[in-house]
Amino acid sequence: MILLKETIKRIGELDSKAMEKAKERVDNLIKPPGSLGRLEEIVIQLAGITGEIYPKVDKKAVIVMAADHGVFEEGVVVFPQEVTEIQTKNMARGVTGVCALAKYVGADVVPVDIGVKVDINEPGVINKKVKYGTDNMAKGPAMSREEAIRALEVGIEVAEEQIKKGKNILATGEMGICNTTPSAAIVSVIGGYDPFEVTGIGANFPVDKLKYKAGVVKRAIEVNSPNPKDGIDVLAKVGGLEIAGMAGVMLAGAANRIPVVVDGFISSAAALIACTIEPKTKNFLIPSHASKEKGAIYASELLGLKPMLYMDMRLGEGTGAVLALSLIESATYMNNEMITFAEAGISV
Ligand SMILES: O=C(O)c1ccc[n+]([C@@H]2O[C@H](COP(=O)([O-])O)[C@@H](O)[C@H]2O)c1
Ligand SMILES: Cc1cc2nc[nH]c2cc1C
Repeated sequence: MILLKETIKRIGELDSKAMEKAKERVDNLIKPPGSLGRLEEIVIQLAGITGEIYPKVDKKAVIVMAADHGVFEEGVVVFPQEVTEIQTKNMARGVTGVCALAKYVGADVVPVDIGVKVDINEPGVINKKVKYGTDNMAKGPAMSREEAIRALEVGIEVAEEQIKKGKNILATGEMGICNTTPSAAIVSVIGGYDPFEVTGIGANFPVDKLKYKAGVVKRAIEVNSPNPKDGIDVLAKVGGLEIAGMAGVMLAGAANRIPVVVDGFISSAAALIACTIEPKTKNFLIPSHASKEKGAIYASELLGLKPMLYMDMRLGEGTGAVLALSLIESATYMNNEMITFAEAGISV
């Protein structure tokens, strides 16, 4: 609890002076002001986060939190639960979707076992297991408040380790069969939405059975009555260990003034938890893609984070966040490489 409390305390405001200076530079680059759109906004946000007029995001890591879910026993997925274990190992072997895209983008993949239901003995997977999967949230709390806090702190620890190693931008990713179910519950509770509106197919659950899946989400909320104003309560009652870990990464990024790129639906649910715990966290988050998962648009709206990529993706793992890393880095190249009107001898 001490680490969590201390981390939250360190989260400050964006550096408005650095943002003003960055905006002035970006506006003076040789282009009609505003014409590089979101790239311009990104540089200004990065300046606010880092306090630098020439921010760098060249040391990239995607932290992939892996965990299992007790609500699996309610029959809300089509894939076997063992996929979590197998894919967690595959993250360290470099052969998953996020590994492929991270290789292209030049980002390290950091897989973390925060709650897979079996032991993962794979070199390269960081063992930070808090619990062998959550309990079935349709019958009671997914985990205790203490476990939720511990999982948040695992995320903080892993992020801080990466920051100590010199990473200047982080992305969140996850692997967890069943995790669209707790994510839908989180979005429903925090946003006050009907579970039927925010429950989607996840990893190809049949559309004609979605009512059943949403009913499980509804039951989990009714059984646990989470307090929407208390992010840790929501996390413990209807969340997941990997969701907690990602929320911890976001809090640590904000505390250390390092940008954190949010992946798809599950990462967005984690962002909602982090921002409920400390609303200032939002300023340090950068959205990536619009996940095709049904509830993703609601989560983005709640967060006030406008996606930058519309690629019809819904894999998770950090795939969309990693793609966005390349765009975010390209924004810093715009800032560093372009000349200004004055340098070109044009007076405007
Ligand atoms: O993040 C997303 O946008 C996303 C949307 C749908 C599915 N997923 C991934 O698929 C798994 C969850 O789907 P499910 O059907 O098992 O709940 C989990 O491992 C996620 O990484 C991820
Ligand atoms: C194969 C597979 C890979 C995944 N990666 C993230 N979620 C996943 C779900 C499945 C089923």
